Amino acid sequence: MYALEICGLAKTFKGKKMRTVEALKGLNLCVEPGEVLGFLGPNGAGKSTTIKCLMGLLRPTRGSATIQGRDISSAEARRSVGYLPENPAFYDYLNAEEYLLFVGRAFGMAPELLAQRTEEMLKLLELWEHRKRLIRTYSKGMVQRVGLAQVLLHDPDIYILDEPMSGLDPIGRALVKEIILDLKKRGKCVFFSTHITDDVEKICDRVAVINKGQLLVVDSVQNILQQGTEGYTVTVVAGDGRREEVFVTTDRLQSFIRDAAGESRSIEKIEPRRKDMEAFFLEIVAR
Ligand SMILES: Nc1ncnc2c1ncn2[C@@H]1O[C@H](COP(=O)(O)OP(=O)(O)OP(=O)(O)O)[C@@H](O)[C@H]1O
Repeated sequence: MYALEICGLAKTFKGKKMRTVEALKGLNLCVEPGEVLGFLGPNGAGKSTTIKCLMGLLRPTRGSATIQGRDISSAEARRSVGYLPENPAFYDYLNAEEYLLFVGRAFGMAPELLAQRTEEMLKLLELWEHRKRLIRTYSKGMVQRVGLAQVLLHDPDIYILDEPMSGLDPIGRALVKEIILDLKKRGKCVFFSTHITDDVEKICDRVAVINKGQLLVVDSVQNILQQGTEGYTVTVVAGDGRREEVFVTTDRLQSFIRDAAGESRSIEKIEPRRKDMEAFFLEIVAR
């Protein structure tokens, strides 16, 4: 059973003067348990619209989605999801601790477990010292950390995160990557939107590229990076000990190795030279 299954999801907005915007044009996507899937797309591609439809904040024009086989609108399905909105805004007259307690109670967590998890999450997200301060005095990055803490609090199986690294400094970003990798290790499913290709390359199993409301590619990160092999950087050592780095295209590699052996030059290292995720993303969107 899929952790998350999206079937034919479409959303058309009616703007001023009856102008219509087709934000999503029939999206189909499945995410496995234990998988980290990056939902990658440029500004205005339809990432937030997809996530808002999944979370019931927007009513899709067509299509449906299920969480562990249950319709996403059901209470059961919602209980197994942790959701981080883009630009989270909380009850800012509460402090971080009060807010987490409020969220935990809404999920029906037992008081002892809730107190323990609240402390753990505040410490994990480095908010413990600031827990008694009103959220409205927090910086943007701190608010984002409260958002992440409330996502993790009830230890759901599925995480739907709208740009989880947004507004965070490099330390915060590294922490979020670590948290996502830890979730994966624990068999959780993480679906997160981003327009940062490096995040996808570092932490995702698969990537789904969306542009203008349509999925362009869904593939494993490993496949994409392997397909992008342009050739090899070969380190060759000559008889007199001189070292040289030579770029060799894939089709010439075998003959290069043969020739080097014939000329008594030894090969020290062969490293693939690859296009990175950013090059792939720019190419696919431009196409
Ligand atoms: N409430 C709305 N009314 C009209 N058009 C909308 C509305 N919300 C989104 N759109 C349009 O739908 C399209 C998709 O927007 P969406 O916010 O889903 O993109 P996104 O991929 O999340 O972008 P970003 O990376 O900038 O957050 C855009 O053309 C946007 O202008």
